[in-house]
Amino acid sequence: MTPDKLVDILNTPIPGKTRRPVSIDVKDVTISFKASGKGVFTAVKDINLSIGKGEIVCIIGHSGCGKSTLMNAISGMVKPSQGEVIVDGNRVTGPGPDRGIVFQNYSLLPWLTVYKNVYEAVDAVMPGKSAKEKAELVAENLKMVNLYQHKDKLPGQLSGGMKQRTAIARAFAINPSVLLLDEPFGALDALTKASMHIELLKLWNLDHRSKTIVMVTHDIEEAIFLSDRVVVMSDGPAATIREIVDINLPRPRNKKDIVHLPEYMDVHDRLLNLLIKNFSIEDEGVEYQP
Ligand SMILES: Nc1ncnc2c1ncn2[C@@H]1O[C@H](COP(=O)(O)OP(=O)(O)OP(=O)(O)O)[C@@H](O)[C@H]1O
Repeated sequence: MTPDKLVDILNTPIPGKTRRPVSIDVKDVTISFKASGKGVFTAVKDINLSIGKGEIVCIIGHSGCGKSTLMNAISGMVKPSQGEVIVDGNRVTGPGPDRGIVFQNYSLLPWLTVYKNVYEAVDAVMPGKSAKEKAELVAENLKMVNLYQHKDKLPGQLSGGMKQRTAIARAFAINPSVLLLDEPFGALDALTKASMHIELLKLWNLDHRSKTIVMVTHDIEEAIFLSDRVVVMSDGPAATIREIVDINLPRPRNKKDIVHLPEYMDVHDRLLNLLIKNFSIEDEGVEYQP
């Protein structure tokens, strides 16, 4: 074998594997909950997933298959019944400031203003910073999500999208090495969603793409636009990883342009086929009845 051939082989990514230093290692994780009657309900089973430092990975799958459960195990909010999760070399035993989380249900403190919701998180994670530095950080992140003019409102006075943007500003402000996003843009309109994608990628670029981002989404286009890899889960109970799809589209990606690339169409097709069983309805013989 020629040296050139060997270099080619070494540079070829192995599907489902990563060549970067490992950031998140989910090892043989099974998560079961107490069922309402007797016994247990196993949500996810034997999950193995290695995510490289600075990788963006999206998790997709049908509703109820266990995406949030898996995310909660990485965040430390749920303890695996079997197996373990390692983040940056440390076994996860609970939530920590190294992992910023945005949930689908906002999780803002209702008695604190938008500003205070972000400030309190920054204060807790960065006690060494001066009050001025913390205030600047909060202002910068609220401006990023276009909420600075609403900073004195309470969560109860915000729309769903505004609440979600506050939660996003809070997660970005604490600048964690791992960002865990559970359907963070689900409540946003298409235009705001598109601008949040750009902000997310800007944040990632700002740190020389060293921040690891794991995101749950139902949106195939969003997953392709953002990800290095898309993890497709099988249906539950006892859901596993069905397939990991590599997204080998060049970066920076332009939303308008990438959709015309053959690689985009291939990967979109692959994900649709993995997720959707019926692409049309059988309507033969059905007649219109006024
Ligand atoms: N604390 C819990 N106790 C009992 N069952 C739970 C608990 N949390 C999750 N489950 C169950 O585990 C399964 C997976 O739930 P999970 O929320 O992880 O799904 P999901 O894929 O994130 O769903 P969605 O896309 O609808 O948000 C579901 O059947 C759910 O009812």
